[in-house]
Amino acid sequence: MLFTEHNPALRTKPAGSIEVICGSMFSGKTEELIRRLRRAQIARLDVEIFKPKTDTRYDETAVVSHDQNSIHSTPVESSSAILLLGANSQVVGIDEAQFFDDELPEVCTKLANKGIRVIVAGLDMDFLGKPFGPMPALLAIAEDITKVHAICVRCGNPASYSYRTALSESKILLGEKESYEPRCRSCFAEG
Ligand SMILES: Nc1ncnc2c1ncn2[C@@H]1O[C@H](COP(=O)(O)OP(=O)(O)O)[C@@H](O)[C@H]1O
Ligand SMILES: Cc1cn([C@H]2C[C@H](O)[C@@H](COP(=O)(O)O)O2)c(=O)[nH]c1=O
Ligand SMILES: [Zn+2]
Repeated sequence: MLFTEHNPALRTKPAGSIEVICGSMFSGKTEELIRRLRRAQIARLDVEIFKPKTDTRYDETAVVSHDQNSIHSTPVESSSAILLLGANSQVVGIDEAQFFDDELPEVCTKLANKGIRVIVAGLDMDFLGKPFGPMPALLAIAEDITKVHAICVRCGNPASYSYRTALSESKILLGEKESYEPRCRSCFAEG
């Protein structure tokens, strides 16, 4: 009997999968997402990249890192649009996943089941340290999870939390260094 796991040449189906890149703000999620997507483009794979329409922080269309590294993307209003627009590609990238609706995990599952490599980046926790939007469900169904860390601006230890310095209490508040700082557990708890 021939086992395809030992002989990749015999595999006929593309292996779809879900990868999640998570962590605090400034931890390098977008950079890591862009790195993986660029490599897929170099491999001449058909790549589609999406972000929520509401995320206009650096650019209307591009996915942009805090260091101004960028890649073209399609802003969409809901996760159902990702299913429609991404279904014929080989690799789908999604940034700022925490802002999407609760259907995003189901959308990613459908795409992965079609053989598509789905790479999702997002904040695992909000400014209160609570799980953010569809991220916990995405982490549960992912084949591969990468948790990246920023540097705590208070003490220099690895940071997993996004501390909000702005006064707003609303869950969604777009911003960067003027409103947030990455902190380690202990500095986050000090408030
Ligand atoms: N406190 C910090 N810790 C780590 N990186 C920081 C910090 N402040 C600024 N940066 C910059 O942010 C970059 C990461 O940006 P980005 O990939 O957009 O992060 P994320 O998407 O996780 O918010 C780092 O490469 C670094 O240059
Ligand atoms: C913690 C937290 C963050 N946000 C916003 C702030 C930024 O616009 C994005 C995160 O971007 P990054 O690429 O991870 O730096 O999310 C928010 O709206 N609510 C929060 O609690
Ligand atoms: Zn600290």
